[in-house]
This record gives sequence, C-alpha cells and structure tokens, in this order.
Amino acid sequence: MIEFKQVSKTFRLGKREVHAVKDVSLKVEQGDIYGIIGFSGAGKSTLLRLVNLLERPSEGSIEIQGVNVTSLSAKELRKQRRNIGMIFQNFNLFNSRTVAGNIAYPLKLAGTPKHEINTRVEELLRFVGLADKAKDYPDQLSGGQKQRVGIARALATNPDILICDEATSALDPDTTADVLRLLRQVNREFGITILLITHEMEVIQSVCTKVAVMENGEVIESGGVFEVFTDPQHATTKRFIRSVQQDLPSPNVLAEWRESGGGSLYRLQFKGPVANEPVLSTVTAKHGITFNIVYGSVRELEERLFGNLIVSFLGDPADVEAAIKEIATLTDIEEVQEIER
Ligand SMILES: Nc1ncnc2c1ncn2[C@@H]1O[C@H](COP(=O)(O)OP(=O)(O)OP(=O)(O)O)[C@@H](O)[C@H]1O
Repeated sequence: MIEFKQVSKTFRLGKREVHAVKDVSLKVEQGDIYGIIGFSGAGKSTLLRLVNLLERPSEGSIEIQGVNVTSLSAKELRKQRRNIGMIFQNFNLFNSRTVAGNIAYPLKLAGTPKHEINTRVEELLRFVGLADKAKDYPDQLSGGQKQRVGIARALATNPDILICDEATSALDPDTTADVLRLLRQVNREFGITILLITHEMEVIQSVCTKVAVMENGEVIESGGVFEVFTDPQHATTKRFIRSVQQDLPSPNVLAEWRESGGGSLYRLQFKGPVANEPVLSTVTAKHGITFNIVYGSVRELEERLFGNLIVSFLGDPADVEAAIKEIATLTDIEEVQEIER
C-alpha cells in the first residue's frame, strides 16, 4: 500500500546537513492503522511530508499502491494527493467557512457537481456525529468537534489513505478517546488505511495495529503493536512503553517491601491465551510452595490479553527454584532487580 524503500531526506542549512530521515524501509499494508512514534525531532513529520508528496526524498523511493510517487509529474501528483486525506494537530479549518463549507471545500476543488456535494456533506456530517452543526463556524466548536470536521473533510473525496499528524495532541484524554474511536470506525467501515504520527504511546496502544519507533531519523524498531509492546528490543521503545504501562510498583513501595524482609520478586509476563491459564497456581501447587501477588496488571492489546504480575514465592528454596524453572518453560519470568524507573 505505502512502501518506503531505503528512504533518506537530508536538508542543507548553509554548510550544515540535517539528516531528518535516514535509510527508512517500511511497509504499510492495506487496512493497517500504522503508528509512527518518536520524540521531538525524530523525523516523523518529515516522513509524513514525504508520503504526502510535499517533500521529495534525497535517496530511495516511496511507492503508494504500487506507483513510485517520487517520479510523478505535477499533474499526476495532484491526482495522487486526492487519494490521501489528512488531518492535523491544529485542525487547519477555514474559520470564515461554516462546518458544511469546510467539508465541501475539497469537493469543490475537485469540480464535484453541487447537488452531489450537498448529499456527500450531509452523509459525512452524520457519520462524524455533527449533523446539527452544519451551519456553525469552527470558532463555535470544541476541539474534539473541530477534529471531527477535519476528519469529515479528509474523507470527502473518498481517499484510500488517511494521514494523521499528531491529530489528538491538542485534545484532552476523553476527547482523544472519542476521536480515536472515530478513526477506528473510519478504518473498519471504509477500509481506509491510516498512517499516523504521535509522541504519545497511548495513541499507539489504543488504536494502532502496527508501530514503528523513530529516533534520530531512523526506524529503530517496528512490527505488530502486540509484539512490540510485549517484547520491546530497544531502550527508547521500552521508555515509551513504560510511559503507559505501570509494570512495576513505585520505587518507594519496592524499597518498603525489601526493608520489611520481603523475599525476591519475580516478574511474569503472560501473552495471549496463556494469560487465561492458571499457570502460577498449578505449578506452585505441584512443587508444594505458595506465592504472593505483590503487583499486577492485565491489559488488552489488539484484542489479545497481556498480563504482568510481580510475585514472591514462599517455600523451600529448592522447590521455589524448581517451580521457577518450570514456569519459565510456560511463560516469561525474570527476577526484578531494578528499583529505579
Ligand atoms: N525544512 C527543514 N529544513 C531543515 N531542517 C529540517 C526541516 N524540516 C525538518 N528539519 C529537521 O529535521 C529533523 C527532524 O524533524 P521532524 O520535524 O521531521 O521531526 P519530528 O519527529 O516530526 O519532530 P516534532 O515531533 O517536534 O514535530 C529535525 O532536526 C528538524 O530540525
């Protein structure tokens, strides 16, 4: 659907070169909600501008639906752009036009007949839940409503791809959740492929199917959201995941536990169906030991369960060791060493 092939983008600032994107190869499949996450300056916006055809790569190529867009003529580019809807952090609505006028704008540009525009605008207003706001102006709307107008406008020309540039960064958590739900609906009902950039792991966790983590212009890790969340490889990815996942008690609680003579703590991770199985109780009972759950969380990612438990084992040390060995054959287990977060 969208394929980056060894794409680099270098900006020249006088004698200085800024390598905004370095050798990025990524494949966004049809129907994906693909999230690109990274800290400020990682190269996310530049990558979007390359898909959006606002920048040309210094090296490599980008294919959209099998077409190498790096070699298109100006006319072909305009046509291709109509197939890509875009929403923005600051909504980018025309304040002088009504809600209906904003949504109609891209259709007017495309030369759509007036009666068709009216029907389409009504349909889109209903879809985004703003049927009663057609005649309002953007200034009269909340942030979440403005972004709904942005989404309706982006969908007006029936694009195959929707690009979201930090689309929820200016919204509060509840409104963010509403807008993300709407994006999921756009993806499911219309089969639109979504490519989004964000610096918030919550967004990736709640809506994306795939994720790429960027740092210093490079993609340092990518894959299915469940896989990346449950088995992150890179320190930066782990940092992002920690921002949404309370997977350890606070340092104070851990210190208190150790000071009160609490034994070694182990972290168990359960992924997918095994999360439902009583691994701990079965194995500890078999070895004649007991366990204490000190901390725990179970979350759902991409409709799969992912559990994280911090436990201590009580019993004869040899039995505890044997039980831990057996648990390790069934799921991930490691001793909790660190107190620092
Ligand atoms: N037009 C430009 N000219 C020169 N340098 C640029 C240009 N656009 C981006 N850069 C540089 O490229 C690097 C990547 O910037 P980019 O905006 O893509 O990062 P980002 O991950 O989107 O960051 P943010 O989240 O802050 O928007 C930065 O060092 C930035 O200063």
